[in-house]
This record gives sequence, structure tokens and C-alpha cells, in this order.
Amino acid sequence: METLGVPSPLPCKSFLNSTTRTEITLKPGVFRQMGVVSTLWRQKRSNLGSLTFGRSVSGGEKGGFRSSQDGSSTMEDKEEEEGLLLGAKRDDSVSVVGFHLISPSAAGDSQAISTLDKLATDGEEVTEDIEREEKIPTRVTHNIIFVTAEAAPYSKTGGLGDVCGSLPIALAARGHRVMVISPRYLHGGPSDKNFSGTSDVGCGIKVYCFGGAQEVAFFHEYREGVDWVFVDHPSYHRPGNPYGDIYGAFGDNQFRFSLLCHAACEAPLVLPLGGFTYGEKCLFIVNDWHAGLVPVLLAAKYRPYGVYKDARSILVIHNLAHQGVEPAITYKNLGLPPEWYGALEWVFPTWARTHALDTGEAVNPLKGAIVTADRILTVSKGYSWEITTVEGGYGLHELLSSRKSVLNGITNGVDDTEWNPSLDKHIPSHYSIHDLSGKVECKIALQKELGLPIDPDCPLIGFIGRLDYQKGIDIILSATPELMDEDVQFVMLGSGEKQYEDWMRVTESYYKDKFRGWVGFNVPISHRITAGCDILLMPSRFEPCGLNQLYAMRYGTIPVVHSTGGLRDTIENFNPYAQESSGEGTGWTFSPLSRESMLVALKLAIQTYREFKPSWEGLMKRGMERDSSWDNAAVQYEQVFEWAFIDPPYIS
Ligand SMILES: Nc1ncnc2c1ncn2[C@@H]1O[C@H](COP(=O)(O)OP(=O)(O)O[C@H]2O[C@H](CO)[C@@H](O)[C@H](O)[C@H]2O)[C@@H](O)[C@H]1O
Repeated sequence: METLGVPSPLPCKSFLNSTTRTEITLKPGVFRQMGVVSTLWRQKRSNLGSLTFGRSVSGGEKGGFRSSQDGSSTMEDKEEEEGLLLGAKRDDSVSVVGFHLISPSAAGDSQAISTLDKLATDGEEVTEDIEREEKIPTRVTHNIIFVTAEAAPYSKTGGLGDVCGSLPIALAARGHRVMVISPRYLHGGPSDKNFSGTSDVGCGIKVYCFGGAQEVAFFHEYREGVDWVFVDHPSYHRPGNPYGDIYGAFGDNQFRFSLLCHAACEAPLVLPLGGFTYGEKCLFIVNDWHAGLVPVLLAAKYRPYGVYKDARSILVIHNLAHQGVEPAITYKNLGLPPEWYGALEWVFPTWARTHALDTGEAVNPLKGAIVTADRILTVSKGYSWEITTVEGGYGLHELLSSRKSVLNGITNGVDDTEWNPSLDKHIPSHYSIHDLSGKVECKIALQKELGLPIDPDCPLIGFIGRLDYQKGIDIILSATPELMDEDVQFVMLGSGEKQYEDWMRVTESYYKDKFRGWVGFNVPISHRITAGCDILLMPSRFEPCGLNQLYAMRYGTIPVVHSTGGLRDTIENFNPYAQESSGEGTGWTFSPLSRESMLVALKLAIQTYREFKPSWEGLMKRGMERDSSWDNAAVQYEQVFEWAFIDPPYIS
């Protein structure tokens, strides 16, 4: 198949005018393209002695691609336009053992440039830093490709968007070269402006699936150290959200996300981002079923032809309940060799079949990823265990158990620039752990905005999330009449199943002074609810990680949660009898998931809020103090990257 080969440079116009070069001009530039170098900047200029300035070195080949040490390739004409840097590669004794070619730069790394300029003229300081450098352990950096159906702020319907909008930035900040690849959704509404900073790479390609050659283009924006790449195709341009519209899920989602996977496999080979492709030795981080075909394609379509032999893939499961299952007959559309059918084969149990002739045969891209990815991650440790059980495995528990040795859980982080009560642009008053006064102002403003009676002493309970089975809306629904007997206010923000949206509207009209139901998806309101409420309720049936409880704690809002998955991992149950500064807790966890146990936990929280103010303040402060940084999570991801590259590819 055409897309199998090492990419042809032909589709990319800029590759055509290669010229012979014998000299490369070295000039200070941006170091983003070679992650290892940006790490060096952060490590306070260690290794800077290795950079050579204002000189020319002999080198260069005649036109065409040339490989740099990490397997990525570059083009001569680009070099000519922008110049190149050499970054020295040193061994443990600081001897130079080779050079990296470093991409020239784009705007944005002016700090690095100025540091470099300064150091270039400051020999003494350089020498000193080289001496210091010996103490800094070398960190391995990777070329990382995130494949995802959503990435905030470009697209977001839930937590997947948050994670894929933040984790890549944290990894780039740690020196990795990171690309995020996702569809360029244009819904014909205000959200289209999210892509206004992107531009066409001018590198359209054809991918082969669904019975023909599908033409896709790539748009790109370099932001916060990350290459944000968007696959463009007419099937991503339609009203609704990334997955569906008012009539339900789009019928061609299998096509749309297969296209994403094919394009994502080509992108590292063909896109000359900043002058360099990512190359074959990269690490694919594939998120949920939408990206599930990537590891299968690597194994079935690329490696047999010698491509991506050194690449690795990690499947990150954010939600096992969604697997992208489609009838078996659609396998032929996926652009995979027929003999790989077994990797995606999925048979529904007899009870789940719809009629007597239904054989239950289907294809399951998430299953395909589970059996081909080099490693598997979930977004909390608790969930990584739950998915190996019958109750939490959604039919995949046996397969997942069989891969236990490469299955880990890493708890999601919080984007501190987006979710920070002392900076948040969506809330009316800022506050911090040192001065909580702004929180009550946020509460009053929220009551005003929602048209609820203004009463700073009335416990205000919030819920934010998709209105579906996972989030335990049915439990909220059954408990609301009893909850409304209390002197409380309750606000819910969410969209999803129509029956629950209707219920929210009806409940609001019934409890006018106590209940507000905001139907829809509204990020600014979600921030104001998180800041203005005293309690955040999360009775999730299962929760792979959960982000709202992390945001709530960051905002001094006390979570009351069902003890499951990531909620159990991140919330410590309040213990009023604990000795000072040990085990006092950060919220309430209840179990089993029932109306009764949820009400008990909520009433305890309400009582504590009313009668034990110092305890409440302690709860708030302990939550606000928690380290939920993405950097913390990124360090753990790096450990998994290391393991992925220690082992040979799982399917070679
Ligand atoms: N109506 C609305 N208006 C505005 N914002 C809204 C909203 N409804 C939800 N959101 C926002 O969407 C995000 C939801 O994130 P969650 O992690 O709680 O759930 P989700 O089930 O989508 O994610 C899945 O993936 C994530 C990421 O790994 C896991 O944490 C989680 O457990 C798993 O189910 C939050 O940022 C929330 O504020």
C-alpha cells in the first residue's frame, strides 16, 4: 500500500528545491525540535559549552533527506533558509561523542535565544556551568506523538480533551519533542476560532482505507513547546461536537477516526515541522478507542516493511466503556491486511446479540490496541486494577489481565494555568490558600448569576459532568427530593441523555429557590461553579480518574464522591477524630453507590460545613495544598517510556 513506504517528500512542496550545500551556518535558534536541547536550557545551561557559534562546519549532502541521530530527517533547503545549530552529544565524562542537528527556530523561545546569546559571549560562565553539569543526571528524551480525538483548547467534550491539552505541554517542558495529532473539527460555530492560530502545513497526503485513497491535509500550530497538528478532512467539518450532534453519534465515526489513525502514522514521517520530521524512532501515545488502530497499523502495516521498527506505542485508557465496536464486515474498510483480523476480532456474548441470526461478530479497535501496544496505561492506579475485573473490564478484563505486566496507572494532573483560583479569568474574585476571602465572593456572585437567594452561609452543592450512566445521575435523581428538604442549594451543569436534561429542567421549576440545572457545555460556568460551591458531588458509577474532584480541591471546594477508581485514589475520607496533621482527609468518600450512602455522606459534609468551621477550613486547605501538578504525572510517564524502550517492540 502506498502509505507504507518511507514517505515520499513529493507532496511537500518545500522539499523540492534542494540544493547542494557544503556549509551549514550555525546560529542561535530555537531548540524545541530536539527535545534534548530544550532540557538543557532548563537545566540552567548545562552542556552549553557544546554549542558552536558563528562558525561554519563542513557537511551536508546533496539534496534530499538526511537523517539526524534520532532518525528524524531534514531538508537542505530549509537549512539554507534558516541555518542550523549543532548540539553536542556528550558521554558521562562530558566528552563530545557526536552532534545533533538542531532545528532553527520559530518564534517563542526567545528566552533560550537570549540565554544562548549571553552565554556565547560569556566564556567564564559557560565553563563554570560545565563543571556543575557533571552532577546533573542525563535524562533521555523522546519524540512523542499523542494521537487523540480531542485536545483542549482546540476541542473538548470532557476529560480526554483536558489531558491531551495539558500533558503534552508538561512533557515538552521536560525536554521531549512532542506532537499532538487530532482532527480539525469545524462545526460552523464560535468554536471554529479555536483553530485560528493554525496554518496549513502544505503537505497533503493520501491514506488508503475505506476502499480508496483519502486525501487529508495537515494544519499546525507551535504553542507552548508542542507541535499541535490537525488532520483536515471534510468529514470533520459539520455541526455538532467531535462525536455527534442532536441526532446522536455520527454514523461514520469509524471512518473519521480510522482516518485520524492512518494520518497519525504518516505524520512523523512526512511533516517537516520546523524543518525536521519526527522520524521513525518515536513513541506513540494513543488515547482511547479513537486512536486504537495506531499500534495495529504499526505492527501490521509498517513494521513488515521495515518502517517504525524502533518505535513504541503506549495505549492510554481514559474510559474503557467506549470501545468503537462496529460490525465485523467493516474490517475490510480499515486499511489493514486481512490476516490481521484476529487482532480486532470481537464476539459479543449471546445475551447481547440482537436477533437469532446475529453471530455477535464485530471489530473492536480498543481491543486491537490492547493486544498490540507495547504498554498500557490508565489514568489512575485504582482504575488499572478495576479494568482487570469482571465488573470493570467491560468484556476486556481477561485480555487486560493477560497484559498485567505492562499495565500501569498514573493519576491525571491539573493544568495550573487553567485551573488556579488566584489566576482564573472566568471567576469574579481571586483567592488562594493564604487568603480565602475571594471564595465567598465567588459564591455570592454565582448565587446572583443563577438567580438563587443570596446566602453565603447556605451550603452550595455543585455537580459538573456528562449526564450519563457513568456519572451516577440516576442516584442524584433519586436522592434530590430528600436533599431538597435540607437547607441547601444545588446546581448542576451538564449535557447528555435527554431524560436527565429534561429532569434537570423540571426539577429547577419545582425547587425554584434551591435547585438550578444548567443544560449545556460551558467552560466559564464550570469554573464559576467549581469556585463558588462549597461541595462538589461526584457519585460516579466508575471513574477512571476524574478531573472535577481535582479541580474542586484546588479551589477549596470539598468533594463528596463514590469510592471508585480515581476518586478513591485521590480523595481521602474526612476523619474528625484524627490526630492533628495526620489523616484528616480531603473530602468524603461513600460506598456502596446508593442513594442512602450518598445522602449520609452529603449530610455529614453539610453538618461539618455548618457546625465545624475550623474542620471545614482544614479540609479546604488540605485539598488546596495537594500536589496535582502535571509535572508530577509527567515524571511518572517518563518512567513508563523508559520501560517501553527497554523491552523490544511487543509485536515486531
Ligand atoms: N457541561 C459541561 N460544561 C463544561 N465543562 C464540562 C461539562 N461537562 C464536563 N465538563 C468538563 O469536562 C471535564 C470532564 O472530565 P472528567 O475527567 O471528570 O470526565 P470524563 O468522563 O469526560 O473523562 C474521562 O477521561 C478523563 C481523563 O483521563 C478521566 O479523568 C475520567 O475519569 C474519564 O471518565 C472537566 O474538565 C469538566 O469540567
